[in-house]
Amino acid sequence: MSDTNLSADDQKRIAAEAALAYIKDGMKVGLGTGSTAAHFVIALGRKAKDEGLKLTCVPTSEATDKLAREVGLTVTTLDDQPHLDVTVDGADEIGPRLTLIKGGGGALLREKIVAFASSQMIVIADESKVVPHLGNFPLPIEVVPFGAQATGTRILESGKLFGCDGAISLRTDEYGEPFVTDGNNLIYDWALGEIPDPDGLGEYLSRLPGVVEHGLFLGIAHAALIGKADDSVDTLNH
Ligand SMILES: O=C(CO)[C@H](O)[C@H](O)COP(=O)(O)O
Repeated sequence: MSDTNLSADDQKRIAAEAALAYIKDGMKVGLGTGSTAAHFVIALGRKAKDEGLKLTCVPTSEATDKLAREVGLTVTTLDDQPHLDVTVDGADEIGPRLTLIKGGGGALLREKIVAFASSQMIVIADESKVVPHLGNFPLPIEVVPFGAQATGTRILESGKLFGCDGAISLRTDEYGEPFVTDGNNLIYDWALGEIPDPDGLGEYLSRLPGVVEHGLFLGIAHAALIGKADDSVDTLNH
């Protein structure tokens, strides 16, 4: 038995480094958001430089855009490159069959658009993110500011249809002000505990006026690389 006991951050780092195996010269790469994705961006910048790779990258947030430029990656937009080879991103929860909750960092809208534009989405995470069912992490839901209270009420009502019960709270920033996304929207975090029917709930939320996007990523990820405390990386497939 290994006596290595990596911290969560080191687990994120080894998962991110393992994802470099998916990157080949000439690829168009979607870059996720969050601390795990940041490890990947840094490792990718190093690899591109060391190996002289020509990569074109599409970041999923202003923060990732800044980091990618700092490490010397070539950055563009999805309008310039509408089809990407692979996106590498973190997750807040990884449930059965690679179902995900994302959006803890507030970038779920761009993350979902970029993942959808990619032939493959590879999730990278520390082992705490793997869960038997989704919902313990509060589900982020991005809403337009207009009528946000009313949209919140509609969200709560939808929960009753899908066996979900829990409080929603408007996300705030470090100053106690409403958190504003890169798309100038707001985020509700919905504490559910368990989501018995993620597909049903996700489809319903997508149809609610005022909801821009929700953090359920279903049928989108192709593989997940999980960094573990014993310094190994597990690959999860469907
Ligand atoms: O969805 C996300 C940002 O919107 C992140 O991928 C998610 O919150 C995981 O973050 P971290 O890698 O910092 O644990």
